[in-house]
Amino acid sequence: MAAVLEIRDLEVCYQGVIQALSSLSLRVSEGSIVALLGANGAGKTTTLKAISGFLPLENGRVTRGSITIGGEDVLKLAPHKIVRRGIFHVREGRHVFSEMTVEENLIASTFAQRSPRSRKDAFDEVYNYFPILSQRRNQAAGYLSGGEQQMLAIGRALVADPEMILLDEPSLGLAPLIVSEIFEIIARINREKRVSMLLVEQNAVIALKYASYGYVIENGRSVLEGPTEDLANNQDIQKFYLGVETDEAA
Ligand SMILES: Nc1ncnc2c1ncn2[C@@H]1O[C@H](COP(=O)(O)OP(=O)(O)OP(=O)(O)O)[C@@H](O)[C@H]1O
Repeated sequence: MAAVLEIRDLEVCYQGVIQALSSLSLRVSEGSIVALLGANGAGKTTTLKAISGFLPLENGRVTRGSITIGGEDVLKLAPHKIVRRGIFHVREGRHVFSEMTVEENLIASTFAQRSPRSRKDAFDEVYNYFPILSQRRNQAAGYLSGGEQQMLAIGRALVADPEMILLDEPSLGLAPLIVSEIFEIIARINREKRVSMLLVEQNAVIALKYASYGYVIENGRSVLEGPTEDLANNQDIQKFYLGVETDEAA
């Protein structure tokens, strides 16, 4: 399957000295969900920021390697151009505009739309995936529950009609039932709209359930990769990420 995204040998430094990625390579093929697993500080969020062009906002820089989207080198592109190339970054912590209503939050994403859809069609699609947002459309986003804010953050991505969504910790701080509900919708979006996903998750059980392929990142490089069925059976993954007592660990 053709690659939507390909990262080769990526090195990233913050403030010219802090090396966050040392040699990271990964690939997301069309229509797939790919998970990035790894301990705190491994470099997962940095990887997403490198793709979406956000690094310079934090005094970070790609110092080596390449990132291509659909074969095109995007390393020098500004974030708004990367969004227009079909890559939408749903950042950790949800980042909705809390003073604005749900619908105003959706309007704020229309600048990034790739296809000439009417606002109504775009918003109807969001409300079809997340009916609760339709009921809350005139409420300030700051008053939504954590799960509803996460839905809104993903809804804002949908308005842009992306080819790929970068999802940073969508389960963070949410109750298990809501996490399952949100992931079922993520899976539907992936299946029905063929939107690829690059998913950063601390919740490895969920990530391995919904992704088809995964990478484990340690100290800024990928140390293990494979289909998620294989990763779920790997003893190290079971021990460190799934909390399973393996024979070796017992
Ligand atoms: N804005 C920044 N300025 C300086 N160093 C940073 C910055 N952001 C991240 N780092 C450093 O880069 C490394 C990778 O961080 P990153 O946030 O990418 O890891 P992560 O795997 O996403 O971890 P977490 O799960 O805790 O979010 C860490 O050592 C971190 O301290």
